[in-house]
Amino acid sequence: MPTATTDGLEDIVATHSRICDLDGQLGKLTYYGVDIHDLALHSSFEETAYLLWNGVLPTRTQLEDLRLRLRAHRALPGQILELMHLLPTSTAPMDVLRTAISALSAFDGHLDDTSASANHRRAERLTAVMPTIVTSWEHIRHGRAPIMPLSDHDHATNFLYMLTGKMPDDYTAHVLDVALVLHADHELNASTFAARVTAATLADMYASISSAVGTLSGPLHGGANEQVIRMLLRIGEVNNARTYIEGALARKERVMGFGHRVYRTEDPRASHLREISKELGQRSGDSKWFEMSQIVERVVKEQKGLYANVDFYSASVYYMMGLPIDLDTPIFACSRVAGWTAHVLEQYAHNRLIRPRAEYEGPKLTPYLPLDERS
Ligand SMILES: CC(=O)SCCNC(=O)CCNC(=O)[C@H](O)C(C)(C)COP(=O)(O)OP(=O)(O)OC[C@H]1O[C@@H](n2cnc3c(N)ncnc32)[C@H](O)[C@@H]1OP(=O)(O)O
Ligand SMILES: O=C([O-])CC(=O)C(=O)O
Repeated sequence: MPTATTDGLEDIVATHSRICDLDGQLGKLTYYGVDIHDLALHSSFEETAYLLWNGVLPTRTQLEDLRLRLRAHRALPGQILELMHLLPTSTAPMDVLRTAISALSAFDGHLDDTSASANHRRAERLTAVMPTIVTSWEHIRHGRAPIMPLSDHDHATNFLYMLTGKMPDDYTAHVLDVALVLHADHELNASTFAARVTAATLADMYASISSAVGTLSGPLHGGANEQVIRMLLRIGEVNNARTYIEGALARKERVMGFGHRVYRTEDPRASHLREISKELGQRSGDSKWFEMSQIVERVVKEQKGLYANVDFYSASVYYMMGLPIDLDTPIFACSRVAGWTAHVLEQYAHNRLIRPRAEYEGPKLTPYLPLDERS
């Protein structure tokens, strides 16, 4: 029988994992033992994804092979594009992403092959194709033809090219690459847990990643980045920031981009994104969004003791890069898919159904009244 409950499963250790080590007191984060700071400074999204899927950093040849495989799987089946054309143009990009990933299972062709190597290939293919879904939707919803993926160039450059039709400058592509590295995994966060719960029923990779995308979309999780920039836009001017946030806190509103279930100190990823936000402001000659973010951060820290999470500074970074606001969370998904799929592979390799208990708080045994005797 159930023994104890913890709302939101706080601090409950629900599984074993070798992938991501997270120390919320010290603000330390590693993927297979490699520090997130080293990955942010020296790695690339492709290399980080390799690490998450294989448990070790790749050799030069292994990395080049992975890059080639990812490039080869960027294109979407024509039928998925047709399906996307049928959706109302008002459909939220995260809903389109979830729908397209779900539909991709129909084009797998070998769903009966549940071997580890087949699932590893699915992990790579889903990661390769998700930017194509997101950027194609941006064009389709505006009545334009999607831009076909590049057959060369890295993941971040290709994403920006497919979004804009132009080759990004090196710095912009580098910023997106770092952001993708920083978002790639985070232990048993809500969407990864959802993916693992789905995988633990032995549902397939597409079902698991569809669950994860749906879970990431909520504003208490990945959806917070979009809400952060909407808040900054409402604040409008640096001088309004303090009054706006004090008012929001007085009304007991949550300030998006702050707080975390695990961190009790600076999120190590936020440090990098803060620096990038500052640099983007300096480069553009308009530091307004960075300065506003700094004031928001200061007030929330002073009054609530809460730290910025990964969603806070990514919001101003993506905005200054000119990315459409409602693509913020899909971009998060395009990165986190590396972690989700790594966790799904790990779940399949050591599987047991995930099925906790609930402490019953409903009515005691109640007689069944026939319909015409009920008032
Ligand atoms: C990638 C990610 O998912 S990172 C998180 C992204 N989400 C956000 O940024 C949304 C804003 N943040 C939050 O809602 C929360 O901090 C969460 C959901 C991330 C974590 O929440 P929990 O660990 O469940 O903390 P919980 O919701 O119990 O809050 C504890 C207290 O802190 C307060 N609090 C937590 N976060 C915030 C916030 N962002 N703004 C204001 N108050 C907050 C709560 O109101 C609560 O106060 P109370 O005890 O006076 O009622
Ligand atoms: O870990 C969590 O609870 C939220 C998350 O996904 C992250 O911070 O990247």
